[in-house]
Amino acid sequence: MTVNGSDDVLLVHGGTPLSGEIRVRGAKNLVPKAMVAALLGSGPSRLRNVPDIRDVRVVRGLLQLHGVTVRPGDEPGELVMDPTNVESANVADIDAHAGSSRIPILFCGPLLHRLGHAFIPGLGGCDIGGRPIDFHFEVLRQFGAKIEKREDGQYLEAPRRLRGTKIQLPYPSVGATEQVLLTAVLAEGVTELSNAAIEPEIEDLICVLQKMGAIIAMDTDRTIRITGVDSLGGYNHKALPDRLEAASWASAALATEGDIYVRGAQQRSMMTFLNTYRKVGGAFEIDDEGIRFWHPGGQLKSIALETDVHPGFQTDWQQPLVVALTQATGLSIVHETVYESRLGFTSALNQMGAHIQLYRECLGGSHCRFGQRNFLHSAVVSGPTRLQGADLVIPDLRGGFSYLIAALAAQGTSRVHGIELINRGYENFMEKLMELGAKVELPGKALG
Ligand SMILES: CC(=O)N[C@H]1[C@@H](OP(=O)(O)OP(=O)(O)OC[C@H]2O[C@@H](n3ccc(=O)[nH]c3=O)[C@H](O)[C@@H]2O)O[C@H](CO)[C@@H](O)[C@@H]1O
Ligand SMILES: C=C(OP(=O)(O)O)C(=O)O
Repeated sequence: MTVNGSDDVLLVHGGTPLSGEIRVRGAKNLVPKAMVAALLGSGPSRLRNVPDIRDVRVVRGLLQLHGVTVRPGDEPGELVMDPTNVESANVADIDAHAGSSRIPILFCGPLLHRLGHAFIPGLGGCDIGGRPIDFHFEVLRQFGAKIEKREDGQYLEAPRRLRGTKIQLPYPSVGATEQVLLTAVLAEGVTELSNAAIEPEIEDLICVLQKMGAIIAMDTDRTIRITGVDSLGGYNHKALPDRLEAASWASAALATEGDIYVRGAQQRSMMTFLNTYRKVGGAFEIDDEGIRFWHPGGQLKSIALETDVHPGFQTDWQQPLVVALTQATGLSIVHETVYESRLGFTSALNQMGAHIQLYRECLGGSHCRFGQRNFLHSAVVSGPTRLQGADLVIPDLRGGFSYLIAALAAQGTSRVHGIELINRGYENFMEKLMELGAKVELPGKALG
């Protein structure tokens, strides 16, 4: 497998505990959306704590294509985005961005407000389920948009100013909630959204929009009320840290019997993860600058785990933690309720020596949308098992990081193919691995 002409394989020599300090910056699931929000402003916006990951580069390219000037700010990780020339942009080559990430769908509202029309190429993102976008188009229609499906994407038009509306989401979708926010802020009148997603990244996006001049109220019952305004200004914002990346490193510390200080990790957005980590037998210590995660010695404990929307256990935490669960004593049960196909990555772990059995039934606490529908969305992990190095092909972002963790915890050498995918959401992961003492090499290249 090759990427950009270079061999996209990492050799991982396992069996060394990861130990040391790394830093996480702004969240992959907030930063690109805050960048899209800059399109709504009449003046420049400043976003700080921006990580150098592929999803950010994709949105940067899309913004520039739409006439937004994007340049680095004064401090490292700062972006300045000026949307003043959006109306006069000549948008060409948008097809080149097809399949790049899930973010292009969030351009709909801002472009409809600014230009009266929008073209959205096919989306990318992780292949962990069907990932339909029906809620997005349904809410845009409710705001008054006309949508036409074309061969290469979706064409949207707003014949007149979009109007606020009352929306009930069938499921608290993160993306659909963001779609509503980014559309309602400049729509005429009030929008009331019920059954909204309330992930910390959504709260941070609301903070960004409020800084721009939006009026948004969040109730405690998943209701968000947005009072549309006539115009918005730019913002100056420091992105919240990436709680998903932080949890990935925490799981790596546990699975490799290591000790990692994650600078930038924050307790508030990780409380559910921290409770679970403690139940498994992982240790952590929180200070003002970050969180130290380590394996305290002795046996890890098996648990029952169910993923859910916030404040439940985030689905993106699931895959890395499952690798640590292969080292816990007894039977752990994992019920994935957010994506129907997010457990496929476990077959490679079984090839490495893990004992993970998948089930179609909803195992654990509740019945979810996927029960009785032929989706292998529950797992029983029996441990502890000794993992052996293997040839692994990365299936998706978190699955890929999980394979790295498994390879690092295993005896012997693994060849991990497709590592370029990890750059989509993990900044400088190769440098971080080496800082933590991992024995990794790119065949034919000297690292470090
Ligand atoms: C870039 C980004 O922020 N990605 C995150 C975002 O993805 P994303 O915003 O795509 O995830 P959603 O919350 O929308 O999806 C949750 C569930 O709703 C379903 N659904 C969603 C939209 C729709 O129109 N129809 C529909 O049926 C999906 O198939 C899925 O089963 O939230 C997910 C859930 O926390 C995270 O795993 C992803 O990391
Ligand atoms: C599923 C994920 O991301 P995306 O929605 O960008 O595919 C993820 O970050 O694990």
